[in-house]
Amino acid sequence: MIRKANCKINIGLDVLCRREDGYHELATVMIPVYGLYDVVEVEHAAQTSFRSSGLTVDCSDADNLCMKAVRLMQACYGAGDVSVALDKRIPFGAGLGGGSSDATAVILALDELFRLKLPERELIDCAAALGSDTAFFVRNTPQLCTGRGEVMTPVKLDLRGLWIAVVKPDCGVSTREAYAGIRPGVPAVPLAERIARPVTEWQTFLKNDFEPHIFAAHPEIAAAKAALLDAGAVYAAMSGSGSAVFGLFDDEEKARSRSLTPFVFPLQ
Ligand SMILES: C[C@@](CO)(OP(=O)(O)O)[C@H](O)COP(=O)(O)OP(=O)(O)OC[C@H]1O[C@@H](n2ccc(N)nc2=O)[C@H](O)[C@@H]1O
Ligand SMILES: Nc1ncnc2c1ncn2[C@@H]1O[C@H](COP(=O)(O)OP(=O)(O)O)[C@@H](O)[C@H]1O
Repeated sequence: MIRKANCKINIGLDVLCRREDGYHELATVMIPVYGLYDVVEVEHAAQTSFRSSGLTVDCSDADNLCMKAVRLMQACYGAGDVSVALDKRIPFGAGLGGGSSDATAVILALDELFRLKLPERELIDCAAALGSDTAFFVRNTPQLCTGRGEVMTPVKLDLRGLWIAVVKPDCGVSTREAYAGIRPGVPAVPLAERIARPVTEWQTFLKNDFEPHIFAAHPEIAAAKAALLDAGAVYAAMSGSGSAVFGLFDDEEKARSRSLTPFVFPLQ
């Protein structure tokens, strides 16, 4: 069985407070970007195995989130042995949630291969055991994500007709590093209200709380965002903890601006 594991972007990201368990409470809207994806192939096998192609992920095969997902499904639901082949295309250390998407793709594949028919609640809990933005990919539609990121409320966003350009500067940012430098705070107007404003007003009313300290440490990320705005983006921001930035454009040509080397896709 072959699954496309697409990436996500964060539109607005408020880090509200640090919790006793070391995680942070946040409010962020995540949307899927279907055009940029990894390919995950999962098949029944005599022995569990993993191989990968494409980008080389900076961790061992045993630590790959695909394998963590297999072990979890075997331990919790008695799923059998499988071979997993990952074709890695989504840049990592980018805030695009590629590893999380791969993990959830494997969970969904095993649910189907072993006819587990797990209810959505259980799939979400299972995914959330492997990360904070893994649960999002169970739904894979625009969601307001709260808690540590795993509590989801569907959001109505009509982004049809817009194009997205995703730019990945050469540097990477680890999620842990990004949270370590954060200064949490509760905004006067909740994100759920601000996101309802027209896209043309998002640049004024939305923020990503990781940007100030990550931009200070990595000026090339700030420059990439500025280039997207210069190219005519109606809205541009860093995605999650970075280092990828994205711009939303009302025109494909602007999104493909020569000063950038972006991945460009229509939004559905
Ligand atoms: C920042 C966000 C925004 O969507 O995504 P990315 O930009 O990494 O894709 C998420 O909060 C990342 O989620 P995820 O990448 O799944 O993080 P996890 O593996 O659960 O946690 C990695 C580390 O980040 C910190 N962490 C994560 C989530 C959270 N709400 N508070 C935290 O403090 C913790 O130090 C944790 O040990
Ligand atoms: N299948 C995978 N794809 C990407 N990263 C993975 C994967 N499995 C484990 N990882 C680890 O998770 C880290 C974060 O990856 P990823 O989720 O792609 O980035 P981000 O947190 O920036 O969205 C990687 O640097 C890597 O060490």
